[in-house]
Amino acid sequence: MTASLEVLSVEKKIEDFLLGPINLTLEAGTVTALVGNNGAGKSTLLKTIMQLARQDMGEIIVFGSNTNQDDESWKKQIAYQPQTLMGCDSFTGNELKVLFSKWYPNWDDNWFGNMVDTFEIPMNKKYGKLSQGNQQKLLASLTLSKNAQLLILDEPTAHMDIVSKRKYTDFLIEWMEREEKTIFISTHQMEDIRKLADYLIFINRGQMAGKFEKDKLAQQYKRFWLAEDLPPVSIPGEIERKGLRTVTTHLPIEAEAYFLKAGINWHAEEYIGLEEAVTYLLK
Ligand SMILES: Nc1ncnc2c1ncn2[C@@H]1O[C@H](COP(=O)(O)OP(=O)(O)OP(=O)(O)O)[C@@H](O)[C@H]1O
Repeated sequence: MTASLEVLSVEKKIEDFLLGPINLTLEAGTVTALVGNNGAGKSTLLKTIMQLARQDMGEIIVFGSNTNQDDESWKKQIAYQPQTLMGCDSFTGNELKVLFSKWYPNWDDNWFGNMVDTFEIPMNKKYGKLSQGNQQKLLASLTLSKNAQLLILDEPTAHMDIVSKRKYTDFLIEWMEREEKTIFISTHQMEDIRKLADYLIFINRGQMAGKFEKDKLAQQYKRFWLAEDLPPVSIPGEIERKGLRTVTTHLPIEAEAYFLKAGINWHAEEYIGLEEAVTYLLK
């Protein structure tokens, strides 16, 4: 597989916040969700990838080009959606469309028209006067219509209503099916993760806290309901116990072996599912 993006030992200090060192690779044709609590460094990482904040250490490679150079043609291969669009408040949606379609050589006018019609965005209203949700929908339409190979999205559905979120996810799925596209999406929405992601990258206080295949993550944590009381010592991989007889582990095979050896019986066991696994990893 070819890499769309490589982040190699990247560090960035902003006042007392240190991001990194971050090492990650996004394979072409995959969707990776960037997950972390508020202030973990997700936006900072995405801005650093876009060179809106230049890293202090390390290298970022986009489709084989090092981003740390005067030639910024690598940016044409990325459609980046920040949380807010700065400096565009006085432009209407129609005016922004004209500007964006000139800047981006692969601009897809049909796709744009379809998105703004679906979202029912008032295109003659100035961007600054749109509701936050409509601003985000317009921004999403402008971003996807650039038709770039790599999509970098910073919490793209944070202000959207429930119906729009669903429509947007459908657009992303359709967009992924067109060619070998890659998506890196920072999100707090379980629905985005469940429906879109192949991989999850966790970030905690500026540090990478792990990369997981989504389908494997859902099968990694198991809860056991025991027929007798738990021992006072932790069992293998124990992450939580409730009462005296319910325990959750991230090492289910080792835990099972431990119970068998210790002669502890259990009457039920269950994988905890994706949402709870993500919550444990974010704690
Ligand atoms: N311009 C700045 N000046 C000072 N500190 C900053 C600046 N930008 C970000 N930070 C700090 O960097 C840290 C990471 O912020 P960042 O916005 O990257 O987090 P995040 O994971 O995107 O959070 P959220 O989920 O709340 O959007 C925070 O402690 C934040 O206060």
